Amino acid sequence: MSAAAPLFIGLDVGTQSVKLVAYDPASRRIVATHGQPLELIAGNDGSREQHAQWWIDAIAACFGKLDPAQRAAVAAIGVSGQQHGFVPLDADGNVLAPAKLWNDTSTSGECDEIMSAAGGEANCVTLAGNPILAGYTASKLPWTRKHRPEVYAKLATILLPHDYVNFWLTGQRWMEYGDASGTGWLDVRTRTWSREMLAATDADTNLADFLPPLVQADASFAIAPGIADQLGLPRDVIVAAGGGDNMMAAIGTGNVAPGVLTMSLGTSGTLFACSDTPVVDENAGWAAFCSSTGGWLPLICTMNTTVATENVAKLFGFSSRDGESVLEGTKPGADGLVMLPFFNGERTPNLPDARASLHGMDMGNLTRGNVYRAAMEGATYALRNGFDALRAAGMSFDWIRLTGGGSHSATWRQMVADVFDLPVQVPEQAEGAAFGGALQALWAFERANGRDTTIAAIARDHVRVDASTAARPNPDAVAAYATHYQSFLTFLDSAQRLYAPHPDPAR
Ligand SMILES: Nc1ncnc2c1ncn2[C@@H]1O[C@H](COP(=O)(O)OP(=O)(O)O)[C@@H](O)[C@H]1O
Ligand SMILES: O=C(CO)[C@@H](O)[C@H](O)COP(=O)(O)O
Repeated sequence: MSAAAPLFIGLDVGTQSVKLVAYDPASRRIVATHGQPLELIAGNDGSREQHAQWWIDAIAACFGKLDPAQRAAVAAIGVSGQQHGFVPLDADGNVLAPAKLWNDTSTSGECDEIMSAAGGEANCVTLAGNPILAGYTASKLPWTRKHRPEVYAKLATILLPHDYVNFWLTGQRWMEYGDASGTGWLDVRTRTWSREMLAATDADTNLADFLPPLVQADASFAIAPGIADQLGLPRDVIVAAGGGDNMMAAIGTGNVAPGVLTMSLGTSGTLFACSDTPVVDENAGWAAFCSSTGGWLPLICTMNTTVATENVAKLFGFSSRDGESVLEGTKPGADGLVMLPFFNGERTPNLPDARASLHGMDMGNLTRGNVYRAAMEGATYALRNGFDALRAAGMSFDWIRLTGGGSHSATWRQMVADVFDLPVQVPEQAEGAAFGGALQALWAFERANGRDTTIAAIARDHVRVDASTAARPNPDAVAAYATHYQSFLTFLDSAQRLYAPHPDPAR
């Protein structure tokens, strides 16, 4: 390796783009950030797919934007990725089909079939900690068996998106616990595959044979020499275990000890806490996931966050990055407009067939600013609705750490503070998932070099919040939003009746 200060690379394979951050822990500076957009294949049946090769091409393009000295200084890489995607490989490691993603609702029938075979939703929670919700990896296997029999016939390994990137980087197949818990097959209490859930998914095959070994969060692997040469990196670069994007955003926002709540405003909206012990809700009010630090990560995920704001921005022909000027003059409550933002169907609440709607229009309030604001408010209320389940279980928080693309908007930051009535902090590194990848890479590097560092100590030393972007609840706005949130819940109630999913056959 070169004598320059070692750099730690975090990669985040998001839904809309791949992001790379290069972090110098000695100076505590991000020395480079690069992004590359991703396409999406969207079908009328709710399918949402990407080619795994697109992720690889985007990653290679991001590395290509680093200067040669930066590439020569890379010591370790940590990969974060959108959760739940299904990447089918044959025995030689060839990808057999486009990856069905976390927001693909075309397999909601298969979710019901698996839950029925497992004895119903409540029994899934007993067996593994989670029901099989729209988008979870498990449902994509029977769908593949039915709709892509030629893929099923050759299937040798199932990988998640970030696992596939790790496989490309190292030639090795593994999963870590955080992302593995989003398959629906991992018993999160014992951190072992649930034989019952695997059998309920496919009674004719031993699905465990398709799953790679599970590794600890501080594991490390050698980069494949050919890939190091292709990317212009040293051949002794190590690759960390990686993790699902929310697990990595937990690291990147310093959410590695109980008491912190992170919110990510990306394509999806997520809210999560971390715990040293398994946290399972018998009523399945949240996703009982594992973290990528050896612990657990109770999480709420909605499928339509910047999806909603982006759709409105596209309709009116502006970029969401210029959204602050469009919002000028608008007020909490969007002058009476209420949006249910379910453009993609929804997971929290479980309404995979739902669609978006706009309510409260009159002769004067239908402006682009109000509609854009209603989209932002609707996406925020949807998260607030999920948050109530965490609070009902007795979890309490003093702060929200905000990350993801939406955290760049000052209006959205203030809205989150007011809707949740909690102060908001934004870490200096707004790309929380990619930064988490860089910190996990640093952890793996330290461990590989015999140093007994913990991820909590690394996060404490390297995650810093940006005082200039903090937002505190404004009492007038808190009161106004409390009223508007009630309107949202009333409209949500009718949507729940209109789009109710299939009844649980076991109830
Ligand atoms: N200033 C901004 N105001 C509102 N939204 C923004 C702003 N900047 C970025 N975004 C939104 O963030 C999105 C990207 O978020 P990101 O967390 O990177 O998504 P993902 O990880 O799902 O690919 C953009 O598509 C855009 O909608
Ligand atoms: O499904 C979930 C969490 O369970 C999503 O949060 C995905 O992990 C996608 O993340 P983004 O692309 O929105 O970052």
